[in-house]
Amino acid sequence: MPCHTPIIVALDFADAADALALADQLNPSQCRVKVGKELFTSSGPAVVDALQAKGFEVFLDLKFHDIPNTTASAVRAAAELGVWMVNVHAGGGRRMMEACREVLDRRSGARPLLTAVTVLTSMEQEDLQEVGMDIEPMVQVQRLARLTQDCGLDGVVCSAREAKALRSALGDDFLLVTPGIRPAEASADDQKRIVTPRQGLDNGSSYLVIGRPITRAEQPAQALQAIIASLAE
Ligand SMILES: O=c1ccn([C@@H]2O[C@H](COP(=O)(O)O)[C@@H](O)[C@H]2O)c(=O)[nH]1
Repeated sequence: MPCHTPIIVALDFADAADALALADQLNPSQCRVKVGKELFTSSGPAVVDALQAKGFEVFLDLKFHDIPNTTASAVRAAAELGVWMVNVHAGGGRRMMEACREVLDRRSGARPLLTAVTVLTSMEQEDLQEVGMDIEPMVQVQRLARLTQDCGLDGVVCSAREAKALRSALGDDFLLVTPGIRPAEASADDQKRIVTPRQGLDNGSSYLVIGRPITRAEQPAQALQAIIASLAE
């Protein structure tokens, strides 16, 4: 059954058993799921297969960032897993992103959506400065999003704080995948550029990536329902 909400639940767990137990409390018509570095490193492609067998569309969030040949080969391997979305770091540059898009263009069957991370939602201006980037997150995100669109990718990962500006600059067809989503009363944890689910949608986000506010809730299914309800308020 296709998913009817923009929510992607980040399954950041140490092993497949915990991730699959959480997934069993969710309904694939109400959310997609995200497999990131921790879960994929511990459990590998088998956990992706298991989630897909349960009916979930899977965002493989490994944020590839390497030379063009290596990154494109990794994207091809992700496509072979049948995932719904895969991503790279836009900071890998034009030749890297174009190589990834080309490897997917050459595929005959279904291909995953390909997105690029702009500036991590855990970073603010001081963090950028410390790594030699004397620039506001918003400006750097806009720069990398324009480059990503120019390279023919499907969209970017950014904060929903930047979504309004990106939506008006880059149009309605470009995907804005936004982590750093926090219901009003929730802890920010290590996130810096946070936005509520409803505000994210109002700003033009295509997908809301939400982890701990759902997965660490006492009742994850209820937490998801409350967020879905908040989108309609
Ligand atoms: O800029 C980014 C890119 C990816 N993420 C990932 O999203 C989830 C967010 O989880 P929360 O528990 O809701 O904070 C997590 O898997 C990150 O790796 C991101 O947060 N920011």
